[in-house]
Amino acid sequence: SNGWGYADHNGPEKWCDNFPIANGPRQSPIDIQTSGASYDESLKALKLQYDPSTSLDILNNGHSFQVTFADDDDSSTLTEGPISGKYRLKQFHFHWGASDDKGSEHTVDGKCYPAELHLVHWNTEYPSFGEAASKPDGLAVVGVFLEIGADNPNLQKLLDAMDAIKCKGTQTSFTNFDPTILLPESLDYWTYLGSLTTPPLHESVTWIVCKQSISVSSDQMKKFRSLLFTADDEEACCMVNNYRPPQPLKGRYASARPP
Ligand SMILES: C[C@@H](CNC(=O)c1ccc(S(N)(=O)=O)cc1)Cn1ccc2ccccc21
Ligand SMILES: [Zn+2]
Repeated sequence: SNGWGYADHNGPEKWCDNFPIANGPRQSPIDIQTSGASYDESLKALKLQYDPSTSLDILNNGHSFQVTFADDDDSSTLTEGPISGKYRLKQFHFHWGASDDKGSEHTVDGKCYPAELHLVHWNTEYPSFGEAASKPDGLAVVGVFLEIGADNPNLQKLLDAMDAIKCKGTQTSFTNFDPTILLPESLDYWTYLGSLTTPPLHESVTWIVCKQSISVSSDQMKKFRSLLFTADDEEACCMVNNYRPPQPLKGRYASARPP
């Protein structure tokens, strides 16, 4: 098929054919080497202010599932942290594995997590998400690791919506959802300059990866894996392993706020 994906014939090792930036100097994800992380006094605490009335719908886009937000005003924003100015929440989505031993995109000292949440924000310096998506300071993505543990009731609304978005291209209304409930207790983070982790792989992302994970149970992960990469008129292919492996650091390192 002509589109990119995560299979052997169209997966991360092949993306450079159509997107040569795949071998660029600031690609994501990376392995976060905690010993190499440096303290940066100038980093502030993250300020996330989300308005649940901006959540619109949940969509299976054939690569992941995403919840999309109204971004025509400053109702749901990210400020402070490592960024300057104001970024608006556009969507959040996840990446996960076929089993609990893999699935995250970032790793921490080589440790993989079963899944990773990405909250995608765009710089209001630019007129739209599409404009911002290709600018070096255009996007800020907050990453949260999911760790196998107790059932997480805050994921339940997402899991319950999955039956309605099983196939690629399906979507359903998803209103009054406050993504704050998906965040860990501590918003301590690592930050570095990187890229989108899927084509077009624009090097436009200030990454903000939370140090603390949230829990997900093995049973809840099975629900993620019940989604399909494929449309209802195609041979079913389970949506699993939709993650890009860590990319070369090329001289980069993560920074963190001093303790
Ligand atoms: C940027 C692409 C769409 N891709 C993304 O939005 C995206 C966001 C976050 C990640 S990750 N995994 O790094 O967090 C990866 C891809 C196409 N596109 C271009 C303009 C545009 C406008 C609206 C919608 C899509 C648009
Ligand atoms: Zn992502």
